[in-house]
Amino acid sequence: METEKKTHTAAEQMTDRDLSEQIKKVTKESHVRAENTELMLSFQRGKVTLPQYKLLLCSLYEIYQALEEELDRNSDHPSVAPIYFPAELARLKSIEKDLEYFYGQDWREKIVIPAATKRYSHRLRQIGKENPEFLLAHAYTRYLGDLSGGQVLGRIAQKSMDLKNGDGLSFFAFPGVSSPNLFKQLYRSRMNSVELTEEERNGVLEEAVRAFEFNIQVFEDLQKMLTVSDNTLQSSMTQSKPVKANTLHMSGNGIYTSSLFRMVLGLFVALATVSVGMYAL
Ligand code: HEM
Repeated sequence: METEKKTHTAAEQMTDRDLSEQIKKVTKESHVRAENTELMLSFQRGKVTLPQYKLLLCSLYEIYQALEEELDRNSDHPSVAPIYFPAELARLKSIEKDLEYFYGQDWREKIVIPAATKRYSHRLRQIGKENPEFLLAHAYTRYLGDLSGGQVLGRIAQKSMDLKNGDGLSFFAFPGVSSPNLFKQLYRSRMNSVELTEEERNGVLEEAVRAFEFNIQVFEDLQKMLTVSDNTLQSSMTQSKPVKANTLHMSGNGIYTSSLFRMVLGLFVALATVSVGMYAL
């Protein structure tokens, strides 16, 4: 009984100390906030539009390029090696394929990288150089997210934008992962096997919250860009159409009316002068 109790307590302590549990706990609130950004709500409501999705892909390209380059460069680092699964998880090639589908072969010249996305990729490159153990927090946030809610979002995106044969949706497909749930279990156990000092562990947990924050800012920035361009388009449409038409119409008419009036008046004056002259004779 005593032994059972001891084992039980030890198991509980183990669970409490598990990085995978701790990271989930500290990012819980941030996850709710991320889910409730306008962009994510559009996805969940089946209302995601092509401009939203295309811009998101541009941002994801920048983010995964930085994340995967830094993971590759640090693949032998003791905090990275256990969670390094390029064959199963790497997203960059899939995103490139989707970008080519939507933007054409010259997609590299056409893509737009919003400011918040630049800040996120800058942070990834910085920690890749200075604190590679923090890459764990970013890899967790992105890849486990893609293997969780991301799978549902992929199916919704396909329906919302009426995409056929998986075109433009490679980002959501993980051909190297046969069971996302089993893979997530393996990933969590690998995370738990990473040896970290107390300070490093706290740093990783803080970085995970920051990773969610970066994502939230990327979504908000992206949505702002779309709203601004929508408003600009709308206001230029509501202004340019009537104003332009009006201006043209008015000035055209004005010019036409006044010149005709001047011609008639001139003719009248000329006739009057001739008549007066004739009368005088
Ligand atoms: C529409 C938006 C989203 C929905 C509906 C959604 C939904 C979910 C669901 C159902 C899970 C599984 C929870 C579990 O297995 O216990 C999950 C896990 C997760 N999500 Fe999301 N999610 C969304 C957005 C995001 C975003 C934007 C991120 C980060 C960028 C993210 C990161 C994660 C992570 C890291 C996990 C794994 C949690 C863990 O097991 O430790 N999610 N999500």
